[in-house]
Amino acid sequence: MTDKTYTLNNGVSIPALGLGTWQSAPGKVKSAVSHAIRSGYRLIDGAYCYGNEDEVGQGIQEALASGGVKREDLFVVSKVWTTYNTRIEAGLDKSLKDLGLDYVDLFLVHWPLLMNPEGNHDKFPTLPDGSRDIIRDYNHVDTWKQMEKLLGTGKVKAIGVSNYSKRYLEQLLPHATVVPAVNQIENSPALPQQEIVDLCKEKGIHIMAYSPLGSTGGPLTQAEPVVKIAEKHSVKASTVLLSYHVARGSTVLAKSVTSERIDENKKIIALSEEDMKALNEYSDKLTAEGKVQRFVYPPFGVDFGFPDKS
Ligand SMILES: NC(=O)C1=CN([C@@H]2O[C@H](COP(=O)(O)OP(=O)(O)OC[C@H]3O[C@@H](n4cnc5c(N)ncnc54)[C@H](OP(=O)(O)O)[C@@H]3O)[C@@H](O)[C@H]2O)C=CC1
Ligand SMILES: O=C[C@H](O)[C@@H](O)[C@@H](O)[C@H](O)C(=O)O
Repeated sequence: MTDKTYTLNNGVSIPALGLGTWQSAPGKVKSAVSHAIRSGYRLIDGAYCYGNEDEVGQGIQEALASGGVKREDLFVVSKVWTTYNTRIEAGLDKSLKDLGLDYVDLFLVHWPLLMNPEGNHDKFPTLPDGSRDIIRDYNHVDTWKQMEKLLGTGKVKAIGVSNYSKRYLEQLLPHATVVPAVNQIENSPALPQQEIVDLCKEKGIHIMAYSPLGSTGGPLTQAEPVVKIAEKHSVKASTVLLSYHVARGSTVLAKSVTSERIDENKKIIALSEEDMKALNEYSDKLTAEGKVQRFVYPPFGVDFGFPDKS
């Protein structure tokens, strides 16, 4: 099922499934990326912040060298890190250099805030009290205006955002000349984020779902309603969690450095209306009880406008 694609609002085609590379350790990520591409994945999701784009690039080159796949068959994603949000093209150039590529298919604003570009660390500058060094009077719309300029450089095929809540999108869209092609957000039956998904659908912004398995260790594979549906179809719980996004019309990113899991995660099944009803009821119950599970919320100390965190 790795050949399913969607069309973005600028006509560019995006695969339904991608390999994630956050926390994919050096020494492991090259072979994970190479294995994934050789076994049929076409989308690789990376970021400057992950500190492994050089190895991701090596994995891509290894797979291309093995034949059968060309660069234009791939969909490579990178993201500008928050210390570069006033220096977007410089941030992109760093990623391209590490990846060994002359363009990425999609470039995203990783988080809508600015960390001090002149602070005490390239990626994670801190204040004397140890907290993140954030420039608090910066407007994220200015970052988007720089992103828009990239489209004329030939270094990106599409631009988008990540970690944008409904509130932040509503601040951005009135000023956007180019509507973001994508909003990459944490998404799962345990964190449905329906208000963002609905707004993005209305505005033609494609959702890329991250942490579909619950991030590190894949804890959502233990969730009872998910396990039940998996048993019914004689598939793994991970298959149900990944298939949920394709049923919602989203792209889903699954991270693994384990060959067997990379292969297993290619399996996407068509969930029935009844299955989706059960998963939606699970989401609604967690929402009503204030028990939605957000696994990724870095300690920026900024209110991003997500209802479960503000
Ligand atoms: N824009 C953003 O801010 C963010 C983007 N992302 C992107 O989304 C990707 C996916 O999200 P991520 O947070 O990594 O988490 P995932 O939900 O993809 O879970 C990854 C974890 O699940 C394990 N795993 C993988 N496959 C299976 C399986 N079939 N059964 C059981 N366990 C499994 C992995 O282990 P192992 O590797 O050891 O096999 C790893 O520990 C990221 O890698 C990144 O590319 C993620 C977070 C934030
Ligand atoms: O993409 C994955 C996540 O957003 C990750 O980039 C952040 O959580 C980062 O490690 C941080 O600590 O701010």
